[in-house]
Amino acid sequence: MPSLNCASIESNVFLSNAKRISSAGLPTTGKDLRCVDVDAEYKVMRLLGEGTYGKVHLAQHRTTSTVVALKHMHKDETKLKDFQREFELSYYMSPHRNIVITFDVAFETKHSYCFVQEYAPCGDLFEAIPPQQGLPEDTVKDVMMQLVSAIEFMHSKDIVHRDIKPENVLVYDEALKLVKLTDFGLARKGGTLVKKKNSSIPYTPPEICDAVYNEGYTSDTSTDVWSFGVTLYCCMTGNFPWEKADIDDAYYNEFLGWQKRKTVKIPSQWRKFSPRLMRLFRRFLEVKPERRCRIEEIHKYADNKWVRRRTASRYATSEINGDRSDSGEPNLTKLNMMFKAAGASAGEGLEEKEFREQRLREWILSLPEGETSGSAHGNTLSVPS
Ligand SMILES: Nc1ncnc2c1ncn2[C@@H]1O[C@H](COP(=O)(O)OP(=O)(O)OP(=O)(O)O)[C@@H](O)[C@H]1O
Repeated sequence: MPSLNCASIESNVFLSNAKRISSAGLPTTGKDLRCVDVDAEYKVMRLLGEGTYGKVHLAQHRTTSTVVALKHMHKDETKLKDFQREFELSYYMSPHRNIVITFDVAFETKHSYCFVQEYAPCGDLFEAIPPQQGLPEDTVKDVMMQLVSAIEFMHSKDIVHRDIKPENVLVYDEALKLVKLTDFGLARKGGTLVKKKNSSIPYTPPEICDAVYNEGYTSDTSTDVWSFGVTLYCCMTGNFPWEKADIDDAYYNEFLGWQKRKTVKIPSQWRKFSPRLMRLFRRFLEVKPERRCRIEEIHKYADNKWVRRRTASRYATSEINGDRSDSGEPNLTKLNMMFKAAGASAGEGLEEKEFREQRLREWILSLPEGETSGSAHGNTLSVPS
């Protein structure tokens, strides 16, 4: 095996001398990394995005002119085996129409490991969701069905994604007719013992929120079902349902009361949804993972209306204006979509409160002067204390 010590830069292109599929059904290429001088092989055009562990660049291969996305992971933050796992899983999942294609190309540079993916020209789903408004119902359904197909494919192979969120869904056209799931950095085989390393984010299921740092738990497809449910809520509303699925979170607690049938009162921010969609949320956002439904259950609800016709516009208006619902309840949690980004990973090493405050400060600093509280554009921010 070639040395992984990148003392000298080889100018020849990437690997690919290994057979594509090992006997275990996975590409072996990730183990045969070669050092590559990226600038010699690619014209790097711009930064596409940044995650916790590295950067994604748009680049053009100098020989073939193919435009690709280069995913770099810093060596000081990524173990080689983690890089290999992500590369291999991404490659293994590539045949599905709604999963980003990863090419059989991986290499290392002096400071990073890198693999090559197809370029998604329209950013990610997070950027496509109008804040505090959400996407039209038909568009949400279209996007969700594509995502479900990708997740079903993964689950059929007993792979758990473990990081389903709008930022990890790449967009290929403005109308969202083609979206693809990406970022298999946390993906594991079902039943793998994993440790809680990251802070909880709105997409984290309660059983993982409850775990303490470094506590072990078993990866399970039910995690993806919960995160998918939260993603669906975000797409429908342009808001998060809660900051964290923890009983200390007032918004989660209110939902829990309804979910556990302690009250029939639906929390105000959920009232724009039809009874059928609420039924779906009840099944996806089931607190006990062993009772949560499988992802394919969504097919039973695909032909139903998801938004109550009569109340839809009333809710949309009151949400945008940041006022109160008729019942006098505070309007929904305007956490905004400011947790964008790696969320969990971005918050790694920070206490929840510190992380939240840091994001809040960043958000306030990014506002135009004088716009530090609610406005007609819906920039109201209320973080439950
Ligand atoms: N193939 C691609 N085409 C276009 N943009 C991309 C592509 N891959 C990633 N991006 C952009 O870069 C961002 C970060 O990518 P990615 O999620 O893969 O990084 P990460 O380090 O794994 O992030 P995280 O911190 O969530 O684990 C994405 O949200 C997206 O906006």
